[in-house]
Amino acid sequence: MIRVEGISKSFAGQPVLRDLSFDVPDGRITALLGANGAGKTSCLRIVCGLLGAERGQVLVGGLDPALDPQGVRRQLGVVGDREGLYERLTVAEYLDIFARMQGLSGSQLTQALESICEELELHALWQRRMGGFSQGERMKVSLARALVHRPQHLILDEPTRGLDVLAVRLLRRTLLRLRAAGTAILFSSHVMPEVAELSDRVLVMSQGRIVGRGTPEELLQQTGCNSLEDSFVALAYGERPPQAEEVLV
Ligand SMILES: Nc1ncnc2c1ncn2[C@@H]1O[C@H](COP(=O)(O)OP(=O)(O)OP(=O)(O)O)[C@@H](O)[C@H]1O
Repeated sequence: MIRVEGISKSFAGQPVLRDLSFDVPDGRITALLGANGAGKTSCLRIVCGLLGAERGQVLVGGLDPALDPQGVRRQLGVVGDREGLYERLTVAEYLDIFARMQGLSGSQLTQALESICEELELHALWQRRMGGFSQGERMKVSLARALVHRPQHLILDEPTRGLDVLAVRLLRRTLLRLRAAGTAILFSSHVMPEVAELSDRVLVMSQGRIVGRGTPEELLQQTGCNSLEDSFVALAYGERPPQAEEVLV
């Protein structure tokens, strides 16, 4: 489980995250839903230990990334907003390096590479250098890097950005399989249908605050809206949904 307790962060005196608290339970997919600039990436970077918070605490499987970054890295997979692929390496070379950095060696390493290649359908890419890879191919490799050490927690920052239908389907299948295996999954998005379809729980974020939380159905009930998009607008911007008598037919 990931626990975020009262984190705040400013850039150049401008508050970006204001007293955020939430849990990401094991075996559930939690979406961080927010408009551009709401603070999603900053929040995820703090959870991963890439950015420090001014106040509050993060615990990933009981470990604080600020105090035990190595311990957290072992049980966390991250698909970030920047891919960080090395264009001159083949997929096999690249994943081998990351798996070794996570402490895998010998038969464990071989097995981890074989299963990730299988699960993410990487056979055709395995011996290719990554320069010139399409967006979908790059996402597959990023996901493979995040998962090669079988982390208990997975964080994805806008994972479907720029992907075609098949790549989104592969990602969705992978997340559902990981959820069934008990992984705690947190992803950020501003794509409503994707959030409605994939997530067990939604955290609605606006201007650095959590302004709504619950299952997609609970958010509809709380706001009296018919769609997640209307619920999001109601929670984030205080706009009430149109009343029945106002809807033109
Ligand atoms: N390193 C930084 N220095 C200064 N300001 C920053 C920095 N990182 C983020 N910000 C600002 O913090 C605010 C929140 O940015 P963040 O990237 O966390 O939002 P987001 O919800 O992920 O947005 P998007 O959906 O557009 O990616 C923005 O106003 C952004 O300009």
